[in-house]
Amino acid sequence: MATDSWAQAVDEQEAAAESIGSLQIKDKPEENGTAANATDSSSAAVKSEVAVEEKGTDEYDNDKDDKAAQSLLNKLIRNNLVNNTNQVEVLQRDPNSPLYSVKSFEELRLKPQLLQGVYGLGFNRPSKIQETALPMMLAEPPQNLIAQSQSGTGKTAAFVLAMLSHVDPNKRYPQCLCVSPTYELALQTGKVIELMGKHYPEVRLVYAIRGNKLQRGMKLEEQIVIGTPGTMLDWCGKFKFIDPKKIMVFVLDEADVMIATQGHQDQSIRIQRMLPKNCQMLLFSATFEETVWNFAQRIVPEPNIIKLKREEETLDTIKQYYVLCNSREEKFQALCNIYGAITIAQAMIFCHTRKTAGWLAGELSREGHQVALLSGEMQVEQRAAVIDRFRDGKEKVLVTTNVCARGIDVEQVSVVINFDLPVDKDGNPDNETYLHRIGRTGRFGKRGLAINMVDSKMSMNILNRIQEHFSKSAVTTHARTHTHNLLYTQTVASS
Ligand SMILES: Nc1ncnc2c1ncn2[C@@H]1O[C@H](COP(=O)(O)OP(=O)(O)OP(=O)(O)O)[C@@H](O)[C@H]1O
Repeated sequence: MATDSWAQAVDEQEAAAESIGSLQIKDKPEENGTAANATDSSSAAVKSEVAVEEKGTDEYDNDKDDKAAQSLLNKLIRNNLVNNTNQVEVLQRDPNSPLYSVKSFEELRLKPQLLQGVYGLGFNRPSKIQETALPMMLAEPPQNLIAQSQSGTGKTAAFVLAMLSHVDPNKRYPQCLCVSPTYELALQTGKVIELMGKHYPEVRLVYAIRGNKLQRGMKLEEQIVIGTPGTMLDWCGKFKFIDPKKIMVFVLDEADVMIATQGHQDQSIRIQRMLPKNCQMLLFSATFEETVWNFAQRIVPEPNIIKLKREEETLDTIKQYYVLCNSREEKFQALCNIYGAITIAQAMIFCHTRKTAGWLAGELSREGHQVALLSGEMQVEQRAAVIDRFRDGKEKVLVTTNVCARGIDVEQVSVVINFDLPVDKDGNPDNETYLHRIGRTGRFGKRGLAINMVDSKMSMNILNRIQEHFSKSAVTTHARTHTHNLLYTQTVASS
């Protein structure tokens, strides 16, 4: 986009922009359906997670490291499969055995009650990962599996279906264990088991989570146990509520989140050691970093491996500009000048600290703009409600910190504004976060626009270094930018 046409678009939009009367900052969103659905116990737990967050940080949002919260947010707001065009890569333990993949749930010869459950959830056909993973998981003899694909591609539904298919409802003892990294994630997965098994009431589920106290000496009769590693280990070892030797399927969900918590790895490995040799081991993860891989290999002997590669994030379709200003106030003024243009579609504005995000949202709203605010001091459910409203187009502009930079899919965003450029704790450019922020726009080949606000020599320097990084790394990472017209200067503040 040439400077002139962009500036013209700004002018036109400014002129056309209606003055918006109802101004709200959504720091205390009303509970919508999603949030209201959460159980009391889960909201209590969410609160405790927030308390930990507050201890760790005052101003800065460290949430990009909080994988469990991110994963939970995604689960709370997502009601669809993530659109995916990628190929499934399969590494088979026995390369000579034929590789099955199914295009329908009927082909899996599921029990009628389960098929009813699957269709009841609105699943018409298996997702990409399910096409390959389900036949492997349901094969006889059972095969071990490590599966990796991005969040929202149907992993949970796949292993839930496998567990429900494998249990013998006539046997009244635990046969499947599923370990989740946190209390809240265990509840979410449990909900999927309950929904999918709705027409199969003979199969019962119990939650091995803190607060669920059982009488000493009792033996569980439920066939499926879902829980967190610590409680699960206690129930198998110390309290013997579960006889681990009778377990046929062991699922480790969200392995990448799991290993982010110290101690969870050890607990999981200790549970795994109590299980019979022929127990089927299934491990799922959204990423496949080295640490996850090392963990996976310790837990899952002789695995089949399925990977669904994420589309390489590229900045090819995104126009990037910068706006020169002298102060924060000038940046704000510049933002107001272009506000009409950015609200043609939906925009996300990134700030470095919660304080700036709060200030900016307040100022924008005082100027008559309707914006939503999302930052890390909010409870997970509140954040989910804000994102939900934004995704539904109820708000056009979302002011946020890094809490939103990763992991959360809001497809329709076409403008990203870096009110503050992303830097790490030492003040160096955070290239990865830049890529993730900008990557929100221009998805699926759609054109996007990114505007970087520069207010000092220091921030200009940061921007130059980011530009340098992406120009250089283009050769090796394919995270390319338009080097020829990257970062066009447009001084809007003084106009
Ligand atoms: N075959 C299917 N057809 C339609 N929708 C599906 C199908 N499988 C799963 N879904 C839905 O897609 C969404 C994502 O699925 P699921 O939670 O299983 O993904 P996931 O890969 O486990 O994600 P995460 O890594 O966040 O746990 C859910 O809302 C789920 O109900």
